[in-house]
Amino acid sequence: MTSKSFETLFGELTAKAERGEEGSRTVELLGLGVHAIGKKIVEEAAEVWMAAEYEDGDRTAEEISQLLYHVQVLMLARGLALEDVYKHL
Ligand SMILES: N=c1c2ncn([C@@H]3O[C@H](COP(=O)(O)OP(=O)(O)OP(=O)(O)O)[C@@H](O)[C@H]3O)c2ncn1[C@@H]1O[C@H](COP(=O)(O)O)[C@@H](O)[C@H]1O
Repeated sequence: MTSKSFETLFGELTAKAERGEEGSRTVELLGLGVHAIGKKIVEEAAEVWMAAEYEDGDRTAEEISQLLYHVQVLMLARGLALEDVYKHL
């Protein structure tokens, strides 16, 4: 099982976006734009909520990972860096 940190994943997605990697879901989503990515975030957020209420911890963690992924894609779509977010934490 692979294990990536938030920072490692963001670096990976940034590189894929920059080279427009063929077959990349990230590149596909970026092509669809902020509106489509935003809808995925709302969908994934609802799945996190439902998993937390009705499923086990591992399923909840899996849904959270998908939410974090889509948030990172939205950051890329808006040209935001990790520091832009971290400064608000
Ligand atoms: N963590 C993720 C990740 N989480 C979720 N997803 C995508 O989100 C989908 C899950 O959402 P859904 O279950 O809603 O899937 P779906 O219903 O088929 O989605 P729709 O096409 O209908 O919108 C998965 O099928 C993936 O396509 C992810 N895609 C990529 N990553 C990470 O991003 C990296 C780069 O991925 P690529 O850009 O595809 O190379 C990967 O190595 C992973 O580490």
